[in-house]
Amino acid sequence: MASIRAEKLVKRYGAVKAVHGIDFEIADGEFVAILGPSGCGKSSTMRMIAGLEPISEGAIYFDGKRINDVRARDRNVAMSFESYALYPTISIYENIAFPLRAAGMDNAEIDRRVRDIAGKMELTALLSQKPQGLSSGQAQRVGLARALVRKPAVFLLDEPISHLDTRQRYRMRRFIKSLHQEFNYTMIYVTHDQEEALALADRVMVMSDGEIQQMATPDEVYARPRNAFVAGFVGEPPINFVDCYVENGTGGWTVSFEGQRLALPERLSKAAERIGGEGLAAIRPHFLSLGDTSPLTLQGKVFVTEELQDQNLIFVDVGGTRFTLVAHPTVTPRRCETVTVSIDPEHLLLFPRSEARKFEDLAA
Ligand SMILES: Nc1ncnc2c1ncn2[C@@H]1O[C@H](COP(=O)(O)OP(=O)(O)OP(=O)(O)O)[C@@H](O)[C@H]1O
Repeated sequence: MASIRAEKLVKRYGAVKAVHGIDFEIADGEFVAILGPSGCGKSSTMRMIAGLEPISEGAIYFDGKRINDVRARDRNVAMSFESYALYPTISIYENIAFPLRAAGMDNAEIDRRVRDIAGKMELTALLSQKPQGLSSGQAQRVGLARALVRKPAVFLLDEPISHLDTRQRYRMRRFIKSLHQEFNYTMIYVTHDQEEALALADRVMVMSDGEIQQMATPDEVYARPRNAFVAGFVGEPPINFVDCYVENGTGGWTVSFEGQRLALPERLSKAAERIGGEGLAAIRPHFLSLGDTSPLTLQGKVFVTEELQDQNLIFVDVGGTRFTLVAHPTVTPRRCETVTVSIDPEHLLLFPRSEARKFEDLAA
């Protein structure tokens, strides 16, 4: 396994700047997900680590050793893609053994390693079969087994399960997570699916527009997003944003929106100081509830509900701003019913209004 460090990493394709001089460190054995919308530079970053794309500027280090000029095949990096090109004419066993034979390993060691990884990937019963007839999930597991059998220093996965159906995706997620827990590979997982990133990774690198917006644990990016983009991109259903005004009164900082004013908790006084004026308040749908249960309440009208068996999504119009609430399945207000929405002030977030404009196009 290896640690990875990137320093002022830039990727250009002619006039297109895909990665804008990013810095990051990944510890030996860490599982990092690179998360962001299409075109944000995730794959370019991964391909530079793998050696599949030249680095335009900056440097990448494995265990402190600069690898800019090390050829892809000498980096000991395994990569798994969405498509898993298996060799159709040879058995699953030989497909998995392929990289070991290419490296000239002796037969006994090959056999030991192939059977070991096949056991872990629940492929033992399939070893003598040819790839034809495998389900897409099985084929993906063979692809992963073949990538992992040579014990890479770094394991890169680029949207490896996005093409699978929901059930297979959950299954593969479990496999990937247990592989990491068992072998402690240094793993980088590229995805545009925030749920996948948060479920799998030790830390998530959220990118947009060729820049790292935040690199932190799943809990941190969810609860303490560094900016409005991270707040809006992470979390399902998406966070609620509302224009607000932040000011310092006699009793301390307050925030007002939709005709309501709230004394801000101490936790937000630094953000309030930074914003001082027009801001953007944000609150996750899980921290809104129906009824009068908090010092900050809004009156609104229900315009639609979605009943999802384990939870209900309630959409409320408050003076033209639409809020999403997540409620218990027994909470079923009628359409057009006037309701009181309570906001848990402990979970309120504040951002500068300028961030709304900056990230508008990306969030669309
Ligand atoms: N080979 C290339 N030639 C020219 N431009 C490219 C090339 N590869 C990527 N780009 C551009 O670089 C930017 C970043 O692309 P990249 O594939 O790294 O993003 P991504 O976040 O992985 O997107 P996706 O999720 O759609 O794969 C995009 O604007 C893309 O069009």
